[in-house]
This record gives sequence, C-alpha cells and structure tokens, in this order.
Amino acid sequence: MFVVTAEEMRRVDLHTIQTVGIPALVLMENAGRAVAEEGMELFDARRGVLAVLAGKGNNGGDGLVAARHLIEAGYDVKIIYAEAPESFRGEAAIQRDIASRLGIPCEVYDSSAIDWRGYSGIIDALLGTGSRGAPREAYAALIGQANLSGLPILSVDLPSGLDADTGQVFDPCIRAARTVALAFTKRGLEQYPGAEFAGEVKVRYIGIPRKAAAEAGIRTFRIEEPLLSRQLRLEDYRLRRADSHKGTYGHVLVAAGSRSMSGAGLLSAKAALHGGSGLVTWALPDRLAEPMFGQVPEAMLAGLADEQRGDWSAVQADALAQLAVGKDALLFGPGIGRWAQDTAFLRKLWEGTDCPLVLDADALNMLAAAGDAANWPKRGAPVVLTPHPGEMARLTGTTVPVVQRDRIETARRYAARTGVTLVLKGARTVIADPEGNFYINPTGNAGMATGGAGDVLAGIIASLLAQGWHGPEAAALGTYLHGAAGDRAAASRELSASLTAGEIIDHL
Ligand SMILES: NC(=O)C1=CN([C@@H]2O[C@H](COP(=O)(O)OP(=O)(O)OC[C@H]3O[C@@H](n4cnc5c(N)ncnc54)[C@H](O)[C@@H]3O)[C@@H](O)[C@H]2O)[C@H](O)CC1
Ligand SMILES: [K+]
Repeated sequence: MFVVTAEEMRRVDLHTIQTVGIPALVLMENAGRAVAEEGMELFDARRGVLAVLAGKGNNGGDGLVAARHLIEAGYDVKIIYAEAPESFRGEAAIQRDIASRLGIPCEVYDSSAIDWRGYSGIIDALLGTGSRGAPREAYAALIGQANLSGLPILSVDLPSGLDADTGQVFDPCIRAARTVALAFTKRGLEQYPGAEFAGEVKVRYIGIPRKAAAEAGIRTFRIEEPLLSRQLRLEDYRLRRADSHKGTYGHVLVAAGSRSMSGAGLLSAKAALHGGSGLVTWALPDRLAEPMFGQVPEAMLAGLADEQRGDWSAVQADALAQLAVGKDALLFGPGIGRWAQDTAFLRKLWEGTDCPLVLDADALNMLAAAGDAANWPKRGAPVVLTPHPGEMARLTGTTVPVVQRDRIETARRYAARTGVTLVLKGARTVIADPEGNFYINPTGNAGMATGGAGDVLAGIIASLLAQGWHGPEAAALGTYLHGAAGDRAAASRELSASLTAGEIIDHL
C-alpha cells in the first residue's frame, strides 16, 4: 500500500480534481462520510454529545461533512470552530453553510477551558496535511483541551499537531484512539512517535483512483498484501517446487561470532538455515570451531586460522574471501568485534567477493570508520546494510536523535548516495533502495528489542539473497518475516518482555 508525504498527497489530489475531473466537493463528501462511518464504530449514539473540532482548512471541511452524517445516524453533535467561520474558504465554507442551514449546533472556541461533561467523544478535524509547524493559538488550545478531556478522539487524516512527513510530533499533538487516513496513509502515521499518537490507523477510500498515485510516482510502500505477493514473491517463498533440491536454494556463508559473542554466530547461522537456504557454512575463528561442534548440526563449520586467539584479529581476509567463492550470499558482522586493520579486512571482502553481501553489527562500525562508503567501488552484487539507529548515526556522522527525526529521509539519502540497500532498524523498520523506493515494515513488537534479534534478521536476509531475491526485495521480505515470526513468538507468551531471539527463529 502507498505511503505518501503531504506534498505527494496534494499532487495526487490536484491530479484527481483537475485532470481526472472528480470535483473537490465529491472527495470531501466521501472523506467526511468515511470519517462518520468510523465514528459510528467508535462512539455510542446513546451516550452524550460528539464534539467536532473544526479548523478552517479542508480538514475542518471533512469534519463538518462527518458531523452532518453522524446527525443523520442519530448522534448528537456539536461543532466547535477553531476560528470565526466567516474566515473559512472554498469547500470548507460550503460545508459551513450547509451545517448552518441544517441548524447543526455550533460555537466558536473562545479560549476558555471546555466543560466536557455531557460529551462522549471528539472528532479532531483541526489540522491535516496543510498544517505547518507547531499548532498555533486556538488550535493549540483546543488540542490541549481535547487531550485533557479523557474522551476517545477520532482524528481526521492526521492527529492535529503531527508532522505528516516525519512522524515527529509538535507540542501539543492530539492523542487519538483512531485516525482515518484519507485515500492513503501518510509517512507520519507510519513512523514513531506519530504512529503512537495516531492510535489505530484506518485507511479509507475517498474516490481517488489508485492510478493517480502510481502516475504521481509514489514510491513508498507499507509491506502488506498485495505488495507481498506481487513484488516480494511471498508465494514463491511459501511453496517450494516439488522437484527442487538443496542446491536450488542457495548456499549462505555466515562469517560471524567470536570468543565473547559466539551466540551471534549461532543465531545468524540458524536463522540463515530456517530462512530457507539450502546450505549454510559458518565461518569462524578456528579456536571457536571445536566448542561449536554439533551446536548447529545442519550447518558446515569452517574454522579460519586465528593463531588460537578465538577472535578475528589474526584471521586473513583472503581466507574468508576464498571461502566465499561459489557461495550465493555472504553475511559478515554479527558478533565479530573490532580489531586493528579491520577496515582493510572489510574492504578486501567488499572488493574480493562477488556474491551478495549483508553487513551487520561491527561490520557497519568498520564501514563507518573507513570513511565515506560512497567512495568505495561499486560492487556487481548487491550490498545490504542492517544498522540500528546508533550504527546509522555512526555511518552518517550524526547523532541518534538526528537519524530518528526523519528515518525515511535518513535512509533515502544514504542509500541513494552509496548505492546500497539500507535497512534502518527500530519500530517500523524502513528499507531504502538505491533507486529511491522505500518499504515500511508493519510487523514486529517491543518484545523483539532483545539481544540477538538483529543477528537473526541479518541471517534471514542473507538466506533470501542466496535463494535469489534481489537486494531490496530480500531486505523487505526478510524484515517482514522476521517481524511476523516475532509477533507469533510474542503471542505464544503471556508477556512479550520474556521473548528471546532464538524464539524468533523457532517461529519462522
Ligand atoms: N486527500 C485528499 O485528497 C483530500 C483531503 N482532504 C482534506 O484536506 C486536508 C488538507 O486540507 P488543507 O486545506 O490543505 O489544510 P488543513 O485543513 O490541514 O489546514 C490548513 C489550515 O490551517 C492553517 N494552519 C496551518 N498550519 C497551522 C498551524 N500550525 N496552526 C494553526 N493553523 C494552521 C492554515 O492557515 C490553513 O488554513 C487533508 O488533511 C484532508 O483532511 C479533502 O477534504 C478531501 C480530499
Ligand atoms: K486532524
């Protein structure tokens, strides 16, 4: 499903009205009608009055249409205008006049504290995609009042006070129980903290043809049907060909683990196996090979000469590159630690191997230490990076708050500049490819915020690469499957807090 910015929404809107010829009032009618229907689901008509907080833009217009339909359905409704209704223009003014002719009760907000007794719910139609900056004056005061009311709030298009493009919230911002996203969901509704302020997001059709969005070049998608089946080939993953054999599903080389973090290697090798690849070879410092005997019986172990150190500091990059010959994907990073000259080691792998490469954990820190990855030679096979916000901050030379302020933009810039596929982890992981496509992953839960979950993700993505998925598709499908497995694992426990990374693998 498409995810749009405010500017993209305006373009699609304009195209629909001007080129396709669907009048703006028709879209507003459909929007208000959809909001009213959601309201009927959320609010009980027999209990008190619904307050419709109306701003002077089209968001307010949608709210006025909803008020009219809710009254027809038997609700008591009162409109509270944020500004003098005489200031309304265009379609919103038409709705104001209709509401007035119908005698819908209304008042203009006078900056005082609202006595919410007698009310049962609030429809927030103050600000939508036309909002700029922090809510001002009466808008800010009304948002504050609504949040203090303790009543359930239904937001029209966006919680007022939310930045539609980044998911950042201004002070104040409506805390909605539900948000009706009109036509398409917005980036701000899909990224935290906005996703939390929006409550449950319901995307409603308002008459804007899907074709109009495709023609406007929208390239941000939420990972769900039909994207999963069409682009990410979920069916191919689910249903294996009857005449296939282990060679059909690729051979992953996992280079991971060291003395203090052997578990990272174990988890990523297991995840690569459960991810479906036909064969997995786990390369690790030789000293660790023996203690790992039998731990993952399905994987082959390749101990690399390490001068008996149990870490990667004496391992030769050439030895690993040699092992990668003929493999279908190489995962490098989980639990490897750092050592002197490690950036040169990474560079040798980057240039000296020709299979798809997944870099995770300390491999990302090496890349950050090596300077600008944009200056590294282009690889023939794809590169997928899987940073968490801290690693992303190091890669881009900024801080975690800067990365998180606009995750999609951060990921977009890095992927476009360096030519890699970037998986920016965290709640609602973002995948950006070098061509400017983005995928936002809806699966996963806070129980997955646990050591080893990232090693599992990297293993799954490497596994899909080895099975023939392209970089961005492997990253998107892998992230989706990882989150979905985590959701199943969480559902199998009473408390998601007790989830461990190994269980994500068990539920793949
Ligand atoms: N998706 C669609 O195709 C449709 C969407 N609809 C709705 O229209 C709004 C966007 O409407 P717009 O008139 O462009 O802007 P807003 O209603 O969001 O409000 C703008 C309004 O508010 C003032 N303003 C801007 N920023 C602030 C601020 N920080 N504080 C106070 N006031 C502010 C500004 O002066 C404007 O007058 C979209 O979200 C949908 O709800 C259509 O109804 C149907 C088609
Ligand atoms: K709103």
